[in-house]
Amino acid sequence: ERKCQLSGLWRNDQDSLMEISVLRDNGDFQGQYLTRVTLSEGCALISPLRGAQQQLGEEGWPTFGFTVSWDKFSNATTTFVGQCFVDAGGKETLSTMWLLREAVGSLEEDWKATRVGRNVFTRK
Ligand SMILES: CN1C(=O)N(C)[C@H]2CS[C@@H](CCCCC(=O)O)[C@H]21
Repeated sequence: ERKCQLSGLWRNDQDSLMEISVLRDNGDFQGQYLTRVTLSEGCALISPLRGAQQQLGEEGWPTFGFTVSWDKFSNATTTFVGQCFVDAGGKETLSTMWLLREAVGSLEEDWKATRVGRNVFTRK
């Protein structure tokens, strides 16, 4: 089957689960993100995600981006950008960086509102 098509279930090193359920011909996708850790030590919850994946030929390892709206339990948003890789054994890896923006109460606090990190997903 085509490697690096994002549809399916992925897990990362924070033990989050990402399910990409809809992948359209133009590379648009939608899914859900289950996080087990949160900024406020809240409980695990599922939030919607939507993004776009480059649609390359057979050989390409596509780049992608997606946004998670943590709208169930916090006024925060995370965007991920990354690329899918396949190793010699056929194992797929999503190597990403993310920006997490949490809401702050005033413009004076804006400087401390965005976190950045690296994150790797593999198939669950
Ligand atoms: C679980 N996580 C995860 O799988 N990440 C790659 C990082 C970047 S998004 C963050 C969770 C933010 C939850 C929203 C909130 O606490 O307001 C953390």
